Amino acid sequence: MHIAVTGNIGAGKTTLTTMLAKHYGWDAQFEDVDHNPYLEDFYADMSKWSFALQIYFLGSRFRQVKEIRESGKNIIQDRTIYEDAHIFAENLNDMKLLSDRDFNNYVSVFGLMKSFVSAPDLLIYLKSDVPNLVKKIYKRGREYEASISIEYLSKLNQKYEKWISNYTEGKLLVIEVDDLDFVEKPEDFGFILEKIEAELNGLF
Ligand SMILES: Nc1ncnc2c1ncn2[C@@H]1O[C@H](COP(=O)(O)OP(=O)(O)O)[C@@H](O)[C@H]1O
Ligand SMILES: Nc1ncnc2c1ncn2[C@H]1C[C@H](O)[C@@H](COP(=O)(O)O)O1
Repeated sequence: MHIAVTGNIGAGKTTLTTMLAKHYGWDAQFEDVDHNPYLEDFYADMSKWSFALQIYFLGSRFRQVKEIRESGKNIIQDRTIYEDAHIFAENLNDMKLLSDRDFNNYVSVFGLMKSFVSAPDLLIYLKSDVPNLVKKIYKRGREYEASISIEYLSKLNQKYEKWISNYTEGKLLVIEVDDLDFVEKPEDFGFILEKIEAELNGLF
């Protein structure tokens, strides 16, 4: 079984992925953040590094897709390849931080990869508003993310809403996380587990 957790920067994907993997004994796949050779440079100069970063994330995410297909294990994945293309790359192009020429090149490579990608059995969308995202990004404290603007997060949130409202590839569970503290409150984590189990009824 393949479950994926999706959502904007700071929504709680890594935290929830870690907790679910531990709870169910699933293998977890995380984003390539700490050893990412472009991320810090990207936040310092988005226009200069956007194409290199997108190609890097695309390659790293495709490697995960391949592993999921080949492993036969129950896997929970922190963010999907769809988000790189439909949220981040598209938004950078909208904001003129990724040129049309580079974006078209990217879309053509993504199009080839997409035929090898299977949708997760369940996509869990962590929905959060911008002020709460800002608080959690601050709480996490990655220095290079201090430059993330409200405008950037808002535009990403708009892209997420549009993408999720058109998502038909598989089962979808939307969780509004702003009033939940699944880190400190076991009852909030329990609420999420109940929702997941209701969606996966029969697959467990
Ligand atoms: N529901 C929540 N309640 C309280 N703190 C949270 C919640 N979700 C995430 N956090 C905290 O917010 C920060 C960002 O979460 P993280 O899982 O890294 O987000 P993401 O992977 O979506 O970017 C972390 O410090 C985490 O402990
Ligand atoms: N495709 C991407 N383009 C730009 N930035 C990206 C992409 N995928 C992830 N990121 C960034 C956003 C955060 O700064 C880190 C980690 O993501 P997170 O949502 O905090 O797990 O990478």
